[in-house]
Amino acid sequence: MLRRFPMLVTAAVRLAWRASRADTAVALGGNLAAGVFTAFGLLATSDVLASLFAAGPTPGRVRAALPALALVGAAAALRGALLAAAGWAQARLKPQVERQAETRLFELTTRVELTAFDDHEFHNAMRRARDNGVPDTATVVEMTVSALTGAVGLAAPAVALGLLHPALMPLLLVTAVPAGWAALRTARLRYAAFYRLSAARRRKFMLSDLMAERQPAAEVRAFTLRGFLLGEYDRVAELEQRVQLDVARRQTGAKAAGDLLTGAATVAVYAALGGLLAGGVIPLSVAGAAVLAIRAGQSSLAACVLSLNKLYEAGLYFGDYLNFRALAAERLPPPDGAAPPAGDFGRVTAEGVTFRYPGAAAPALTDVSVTVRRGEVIALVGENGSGKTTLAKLLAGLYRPDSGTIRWDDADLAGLDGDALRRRVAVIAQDHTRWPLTVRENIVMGRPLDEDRLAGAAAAAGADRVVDELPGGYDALLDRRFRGGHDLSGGQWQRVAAARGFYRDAALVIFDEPTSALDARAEHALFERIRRHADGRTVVLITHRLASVRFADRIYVLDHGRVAESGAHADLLAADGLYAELYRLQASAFQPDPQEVA
Ligand SMILES: Nc1ncnc2c1ncn2[C@@H]1O[C@H](COP(=O)(O)OP(=O)(O)OP(=O)(O)O)[C@@H](O)[C@H]1O
Repeated sequence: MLRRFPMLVTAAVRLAWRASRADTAVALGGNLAAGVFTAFGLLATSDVLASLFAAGPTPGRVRAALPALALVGAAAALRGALLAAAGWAQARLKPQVERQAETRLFELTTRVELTAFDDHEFHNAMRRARDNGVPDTATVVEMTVSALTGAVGLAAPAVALGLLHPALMPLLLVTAVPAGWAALRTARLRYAAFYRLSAARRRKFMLSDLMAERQPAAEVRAFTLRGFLLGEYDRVAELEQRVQLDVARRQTGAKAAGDLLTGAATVAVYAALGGLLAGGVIPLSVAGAAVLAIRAGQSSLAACVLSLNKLYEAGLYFGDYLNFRALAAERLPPPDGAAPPAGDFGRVTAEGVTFRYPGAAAPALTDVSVTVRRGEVIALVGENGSGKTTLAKLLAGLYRPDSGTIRWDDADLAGLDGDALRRRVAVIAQDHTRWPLTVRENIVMGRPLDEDRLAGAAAAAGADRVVDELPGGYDALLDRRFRGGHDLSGGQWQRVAAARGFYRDAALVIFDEPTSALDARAEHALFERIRRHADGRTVVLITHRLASVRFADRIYVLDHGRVAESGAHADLLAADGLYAELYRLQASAFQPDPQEVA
């Protein structure tokens, strides 16, 4: 704790300072100043008692105590005002710090290299940082201020006691040790359990989503998955419960031991005070003030220990947040990427590209070379898992090759600024996201709105017919979980996704299985449109509909992550290789059955 404490406090104060300088200054300054008035009030109280316990008639003693009493009152009033101001500033800090922490987290999650999302360690760290780290960031700041307040509240009576008699100060601090130990131990136990359970919790969240979300609801019923899911959920929940009960038992033990020792320490303190008084070391007025100071100190101590407990625990989660930020920072793309070449490029080439997903046993691509020239449509074909999507993502700069190069004209993608590059690429992914936004936002996707271009893109993708049938047209919200929301069929979604590609007006357009859910008429129309779209641009098309890739300028056939063959449709047929085999297989499905014809 001692090792972590300075780092925690520094990071928390820095975060708070960045969120609001004024509120941080008032929260810290107000509490410190209030502590000074606490000590002052206690010393004044000792004077009051000294006047009251002095020899002489009672009215005279009371009169003599009045000036010191006025000082006690003034100190209490000022202390109250300072604490109120500090409390207000502290309350204002909380949402500001939380927002700042969350924004910084999402700035990282949206910038890290895509491969980070294929790494389970990264996911675990992100989940811990997002679900507990972010909310506890504000707690760390709050508890840092509270712990400092408590420490000042403890230091003030300690100093006052020291001024009354040097032997009294250590007495107060003795009572702090057992409570502090118990608080840290309980926090540590809770965090250790949380850490142990974090992977199981993720699984539980995933299962709860599967059982309570709209999207899987139909399949849960269709495949009668209810029993299986509930059983899995129960297994994870059982483990979680067992760990939590164990933690509760051990925490109760630690707290009981702490309380017992605190009680013993308090008895020892009062015994020592009695001894000092009996031995004539301190007068009765000082002993009375000491009792008040010890009580004030103990209540500050209790508050301080409570804050330290929460600070320590929140600090562990906050540590996760800081660790995640460091982890994510390591996965950011190189900062000083050059701008991609101005104007349209003439050629995109991949040379000897090899790429392996993190943790994968074998590379998804091995020594792949392809070339796409401006105005061309190239098609990537091959069996499932042969590496088509991976290659398309590498060409778009979403992944970086482990070896080999990808160039736009002569510029190596590795040296280019990723964001600037991707602004000139449109990727219509096979597993495109069904954004819970309006149709317009789904097509425009953050680009400046141009109604004419929107209408053109929608028409090109056949999404205009979808829009015509929706009550709100382009303003229809595509999410049934919200009031007035709509859902689309698979093919309708695919049209909207394709419209995104046409709207973006990018130099390189990648269509990954753009027609897998389309009806025959729409499929034909879309391939026609894609061919026209290649005019002045570069189009990479991935599809299993081999009849539709005949028009491509060049076809690359991938097999187990390698380019097995390439060339125009006629050449590949003549070569009689994998492409010819796949093509004939598909074509045979359309040969009329002789019996049917008869
Ligand atoms: N995120 C990932 N992490 C690890 N391996 C992956 C990941 N994505 C794909 N792979 C693996 O990489 C290989 C190539 O996958 P890819 O998606 O590029 O194939 P594809 O040719 O597009 O297949 P399909 O025709 O089914 O769309 C496969 O073996 C696949 O299992």
